[in-house]
Amino acid sequence: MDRIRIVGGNPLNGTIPISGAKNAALPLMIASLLTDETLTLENVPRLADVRQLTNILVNHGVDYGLNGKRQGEGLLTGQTVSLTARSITDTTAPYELVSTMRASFWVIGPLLARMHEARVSLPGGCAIGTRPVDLFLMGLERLGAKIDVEGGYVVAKAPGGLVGNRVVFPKVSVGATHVILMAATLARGQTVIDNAAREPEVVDLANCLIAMGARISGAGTSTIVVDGVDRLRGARHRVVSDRIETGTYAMAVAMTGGDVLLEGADASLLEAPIEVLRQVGTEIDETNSGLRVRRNGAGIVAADIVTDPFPGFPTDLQAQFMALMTRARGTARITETIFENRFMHVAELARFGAHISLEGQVATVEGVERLKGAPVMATDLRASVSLVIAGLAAEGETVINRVYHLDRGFERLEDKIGRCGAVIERISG
Ligand SMILES: CC(=O)N[C@H]1[C@@H](OP(=O)(O)OP(=O)(O)OC[C@H]2O[C@@H](n3ccc(=O)[nH]c3=O)[C@H](O)[C@@H]2O)O[C@H](CO)[C@@H](O)[C@@H]1O
Ligand SMILES: C=C(OP(=O)(O)O)C(=O)O
Repeated sequence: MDRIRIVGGNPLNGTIPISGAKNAALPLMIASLLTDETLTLENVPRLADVRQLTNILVNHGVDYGLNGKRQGEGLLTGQTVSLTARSITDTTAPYELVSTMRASFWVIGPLLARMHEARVSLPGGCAIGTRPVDLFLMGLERLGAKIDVEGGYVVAKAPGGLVGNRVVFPKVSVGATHVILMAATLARGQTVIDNAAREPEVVDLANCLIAMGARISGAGTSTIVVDGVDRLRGARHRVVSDRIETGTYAMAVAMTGGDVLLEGADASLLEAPIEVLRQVGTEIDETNSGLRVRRNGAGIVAADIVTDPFPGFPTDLQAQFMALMTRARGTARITETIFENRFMHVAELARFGAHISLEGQVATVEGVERLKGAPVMATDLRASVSLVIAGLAAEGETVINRVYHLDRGFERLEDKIGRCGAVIERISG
């Protein structure tokens, strides 16, 4: 198993190219199941999750093609992926493929819409809470599907095809919004999704579906209206930039000090985190080519955050912000409202000498003067990158174990920050 070794203490200076968003690329790739023509996606990040989803799509009968593109100073980033589901040969998504990644469950929407049946294993993904699928099942039932859960699989059938309806989510769910949105594109009649997720990745999926011929309005608001069509066609679409990767590197610069251009970053996708980063003492400017993030020797001050669905502060940046707060002047309260068990990084950050106490969904971080490098363990995707941020500022050596979590969502992290002056290397095996 690979590990990452960091020797902390260097500021970050230079340019980091921001990749396409994992959380947009995954549903976009799944949307290829909705048409027998080719869907070509540009700017798809090279990540373990993308490879795993490709395996799942191939199992359903999808053909795929790849070609990479050079960007930045010889840094390979982004690939163009062509996906063609001319015919769907298997409507089962098996446990072995689905259990490692939450998003793979989302194939249920397109399979049901196009093939009128699907048998999909209950999903896996980061262990950050119980993560039930009741909202997906409720939404698909509202579109006329009959659902049973048998032997760990959701078996969904709609012999006469899906029929549009009103779907009111009692709680905002990104995944359930993606699935009902995709399913509704091929349903008969109109679907109205109320309390829909407003995340940029939902908007990106809707834009791609519209390019494929879907009739969708309201994506990016809480009410999405979909008028079903008989068929969708192929399209070419560029994956939106990764706001979580952007926010992560912005927090890394806030932590170490320095001056970094986050090339290709889109500030409009992360207004809440940018505002907080400014509040704690980071300078952030929009430029023609991305976001410039700077912090000089003045240090950072503590601030409180509460995670919320978009446009609130993203839960996927909570761990990174906590790492930053470990060295802030003052005390920060960090409240997690999305996932009930997303604090596993607390125990690992303590190994660096951080002072964090936990009570229910609130972590209280008392900033300390210095962190000290330590052996630590990645527990989930965003938790693992919070350990990188702490390691970059800690005195001495940090070794992060179980970096396969990191590889799910960060493209060539050690190259990207190594080029900006961090002492970081991957130890293979
Ligand atoms: C691949 C991907 O895009 N993952 C993102 C997606 O996850 P994901 O789509 O899994 O997250 P959701 O938005 O669905 O989850 C939000 C909350 O709703 C709950 N819930 C969800 C579905 C359901 O049927 N029942 C239910 O109770 C979840 O347990 C959680 O408490 O959005 C999360 C919230 O922004 C992000 O942290 C993840 O990075
Ligand atoms: C939690 C995440 O991913 P997943 O939903 O696939 O577990 C994430 O991207 O931070």
